[in-house]
Amino acid sequence: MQTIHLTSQNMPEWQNQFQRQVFAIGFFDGLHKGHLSVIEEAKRLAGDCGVPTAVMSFFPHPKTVVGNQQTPFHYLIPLEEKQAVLEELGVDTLFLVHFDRDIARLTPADFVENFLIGLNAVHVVCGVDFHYGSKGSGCTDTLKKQGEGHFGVSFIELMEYDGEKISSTRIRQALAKGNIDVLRKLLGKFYAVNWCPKNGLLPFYSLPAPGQYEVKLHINNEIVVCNAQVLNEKEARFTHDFNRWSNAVKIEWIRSVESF
Ligand SMILES: Cc1cc2nc3c(=O)[nH]c(=O)nc-3n(C[C@H](O)[C@H](O)[C@H](O)COP(=O)(O)O)c2cc1C
Ligand SMILES: Nc1ncnc2c1ncn2[C@@H]1O[C@H](COP(=O)(O)OP(=O)(O)OP(=O)(O)O)[C@@H](O)[C@H]1O
Repeated sequence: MQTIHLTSQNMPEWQNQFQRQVFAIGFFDGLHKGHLSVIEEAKRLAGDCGVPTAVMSFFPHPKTVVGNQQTPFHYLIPLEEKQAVLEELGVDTLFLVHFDRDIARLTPADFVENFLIGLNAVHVVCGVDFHYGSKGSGCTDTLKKQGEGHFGVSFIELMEYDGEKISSTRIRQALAKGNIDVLRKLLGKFYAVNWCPKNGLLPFYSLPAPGQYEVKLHINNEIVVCNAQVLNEKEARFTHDFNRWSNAVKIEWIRSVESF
């Protein structure tokens, strides 16, 4: 999978450089089950048309650029993990739009013209709640109209768990409450972070709320189950000593435990 870093400045150079491709579009933090349904549909359509699958995502998160930026934003996964998962899913190209104030100011029509038609989108897939363009004023209706004569659109019904939409925000809220059980339902797998024995939690991951948890450590090719005590947003202690290990350790969060 190739990653193309787009900015409002370099965009003109990338226009008309690509063959027809199907896009899945959105931020996709955490790549939960709802996100996967969008990307899988894009892949299926791309396969039918015999063209590559592209994902268009943004960085940093729009909420860190526009609006109230007083509270820190808790990302679920860093870019490298997003890339690794998308590659595994068989995505051909990740277009990563550097989200800044210039991009935030683009009208929905300008965004579609430059970033979707300009990159030769033949079809665009997103959830029914997708918004884009200045103040998030573009929606599925405008996307359909603005793409007419250029690309088709598919809007994916929102995947729910327990009667509520699966979303990155819901995952962040569950993490903040230490509600590990629901995370697995939303993600379709255990919630995981990467941890460096020397420096602790790697950037762009978030720990669950302070408390005690059972965790699965992936150290090299070995799996060790132990307990973790989360002390605060950055610090945690583990009952298994992996400090001699120099590489990052993947930590899966299995369940809350009373105490240890
Ligand atoms: C060109 C463009 C401009 C945007 N401007 C704003 C904005 O002014 N305010 C805002 O809250 N979100 C803005 N967004 C963010 C979108 O509302 C939305 O969060 C983003 O496209 C990711 O979509 P998703 O959250 O459905 O994945 C903009 C997005 C795009 C693509
Ligand atoms: N539960 C869902 N079912 C189907 N599609 C979804 C679901 N959640 C998000 N999408 C779609 O996936 C793409 C990426 O969405 P986005 O990054 O906004 O996810 P989100 O989980 O809703 O995030 P947030 O909670 O931060 O708004 C968008 O096209 C969005 O419409």
